[in-house]
Amino acid sequence: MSEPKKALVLLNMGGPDSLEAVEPFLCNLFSDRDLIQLPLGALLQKPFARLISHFRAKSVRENYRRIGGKSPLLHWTQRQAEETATLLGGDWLPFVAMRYWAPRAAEVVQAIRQQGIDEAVVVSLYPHYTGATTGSSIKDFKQAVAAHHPALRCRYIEDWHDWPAYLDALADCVREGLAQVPAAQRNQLQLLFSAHALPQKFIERGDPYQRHIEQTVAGVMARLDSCEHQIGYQSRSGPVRWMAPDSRELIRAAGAAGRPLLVVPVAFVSDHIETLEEIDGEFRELAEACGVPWFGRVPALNDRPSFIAALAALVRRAVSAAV
Ligand SMILES: C=CC1=C(C)c2cc3[nH]c(cc4nc(cc5[nH]c(cc1n2)c(C)c5CCC(=O)O)C(CCC(=O)O)=C4C)c(C)c3C=C
Ligand SMILES: [Fe+2]
Ligand SMILES: [Fe+2]
Repeated sequence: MSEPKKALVLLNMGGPDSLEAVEPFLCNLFSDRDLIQLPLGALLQKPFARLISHFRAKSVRENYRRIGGKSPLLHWTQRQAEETATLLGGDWLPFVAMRYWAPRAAEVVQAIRQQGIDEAVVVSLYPHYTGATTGSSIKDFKQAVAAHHPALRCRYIEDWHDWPAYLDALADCVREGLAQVPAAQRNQLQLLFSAHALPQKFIERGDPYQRHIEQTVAGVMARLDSCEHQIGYQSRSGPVRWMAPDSRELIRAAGAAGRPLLVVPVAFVSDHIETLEEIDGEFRELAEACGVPWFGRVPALNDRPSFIAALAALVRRAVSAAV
């Protein structure tokens, strides 16, 4: 007799699937008080979110226009889900639930119920824990389960920043990037691990995000031949104190020192606007303008086989730990 079907659910942020979707996507994002607490309290969060997204949409649309008019996040997350489910075997069905754009958790949980599935492993695709990303996504998914399929038994995987197979896959990406560095630049090279910034108050309240990033970087560096490296934080987006150092400051410093730079996106497991537009576009332009002699970026994990194997092993471990 075959095993009952199980759902593999990957959680991610989501991104606009057209230029028209940018403003409503931003509005969903700014409405989330786990990500950002707009002034004037919970009651006015939504109207304030509408206002901010309206004004921010113009510049954000330009960024998405430069990477082809939409976010590639759904494409990569779906591939990750499908390929991981294939590795896990025939009784697993892949699902993707996004926090701020389609497919949203409510419709995904309803689809799981309609397939007659009552067991799921739910993986946050943010390896480094903060309430702003993983915390918010899991809360959203749990609410959808309570509303639409309360009998669904879920196991949640919410922190895997030091999972050895993930570190192996990320080290593979860095090796691939290192192979692109011209020989003449190699001994002066600096690796810049660039993670998404958080407002400093998330760290002060105890979110382990920064410690997780530092542990991931240490794990990757332990797998590589020695090379000078730094950690910077990118994508600040509002008038609060953000984690430091800012990746842009480190690029300027590399320019001043005449050092070539290879950027490693960390905290993102797929290409999205911050790899394709911010690093490949804005950071490269900044590096050229401030005299960095060579600038490159390491590929994102996307559907790299070693990363898919790492995800599958993570799910298997969760299932066997629960038996
Ligand atoms: C580890 C990943 C991420 C963290 C941490 C994170 C925190 C964070 N983000 C904002 C504000 C914005 N994020 C936006 C887009 C966006 N952010 C992430 C990842 C993390 N965010 C992703 C994957 C995406 C989607 C990218 C895509 O390709 O579509 C945006 C919208 C884009 C923009 O305006 O530049 C905003 C705004 C805050 C405030 C925050 C920490 C509290
Ligand atoms: Fe973000
Ligand atoms: Fe961002």
